[in-house]
Amino acid sequence: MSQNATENLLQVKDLTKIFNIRQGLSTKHFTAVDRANFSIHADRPEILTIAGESGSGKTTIARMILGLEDPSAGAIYYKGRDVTKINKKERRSWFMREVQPIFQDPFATFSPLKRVDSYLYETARNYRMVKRDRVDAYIDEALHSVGLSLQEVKGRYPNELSGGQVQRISIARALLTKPSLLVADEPVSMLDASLRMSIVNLFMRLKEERGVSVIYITHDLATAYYAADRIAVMLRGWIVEAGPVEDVLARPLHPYTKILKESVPQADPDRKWEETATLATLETEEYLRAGCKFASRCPATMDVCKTTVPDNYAVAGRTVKCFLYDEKTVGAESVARHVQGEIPLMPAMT
Ligand SMILES: Nc1ncnc2c1ncn2[C@@H]1O[C@H](COP(=O)(O)OP(=O)(O)OP(=O)(O)O)[C@@H](O)[C@H]1O
Repeated sequence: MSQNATENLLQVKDLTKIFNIRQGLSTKHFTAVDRANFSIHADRPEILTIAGESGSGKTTIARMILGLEDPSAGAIYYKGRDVTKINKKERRSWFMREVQPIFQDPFATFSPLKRVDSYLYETARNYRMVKRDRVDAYIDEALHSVGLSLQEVKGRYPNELSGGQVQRISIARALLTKPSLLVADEPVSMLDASLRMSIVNLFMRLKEERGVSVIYITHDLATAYYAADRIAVMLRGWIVEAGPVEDVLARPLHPYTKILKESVPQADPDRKWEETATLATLETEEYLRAGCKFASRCPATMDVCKTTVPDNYAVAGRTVKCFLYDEKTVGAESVARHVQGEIPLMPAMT
């Protein structure tokens, strides 16, 4: 999923986060994100989904991109510059304009005691986006692009608006700085199913009409399939499968992606993966496991998986971190048959 740094809007290179967790007198090192690699091309705005069950490292990646968490290793290039190394002033005056966050809980973004429009005026003023006499029109334009208007919003407090409206206002506020990238961490998970599509449709429109790329972190595979161009599936800090969303979700190759897909009933997009019996709750144990982190849950485990970490193998237009796609381990014929789906990984599911 990576290209040359100068061609990229964003390139995440071997990005790693190790948390040190004190336990009594000793300290455990816990790798929440392990050498993540992906990029977004500068000339092709896109929606890139990062998916995976709870605790797989999605939020930690988002926080590192936004500068809210320092990486332990690796680099984040934005427009060719490693933004893990820029100073605070540049971060505020340049990077924070260009890359805007959208958070999960729209009501946590705004104080219940402040009128929501005051946030919009504050952002427009702080970033000096337009002259004073143009501010109202500028804010109104941003609100129009999310299906609202200043007239509807002015003077209102968050509790006078619906969750969907408040999330739209937080997106309008992000648009005020004219960003090229939105990092949206579970932006629809607190909204009613009926409102989710309106937010993902909005992301698609922003991509088409304004050329804004979106990193869309979600549990909701249905909206990811509908809206995203590419997907990176995470498991315990690893990206285990990454590629075009219609390839990866229509015909997943990694056993973990298969289980994720099968565990979300099509008719009920509200149901989350972690509610299914097939997914482990032994989060920390899996993080610290030698070999493949999915080995204990995988229906296709081989001996090598228990001792050795698989590489990322390029097959069928994507990368898959699984020995089933390593010719040296299983042979070229077996790889080809797995890619073709001739060898069912999980007979009951295929
Ligand atoms: N500050 C921290 N200190 C220690 N461990 C942390 C810290 N932040 C996150 N973690 C751990 O890192 C792992 C990845 O967490 P993260 O929030 O990135 O996952 P996630 O995929 O976003 O999960 P969710 O979907 O539930 O938000 C988890 O095991 C979490 O407990």
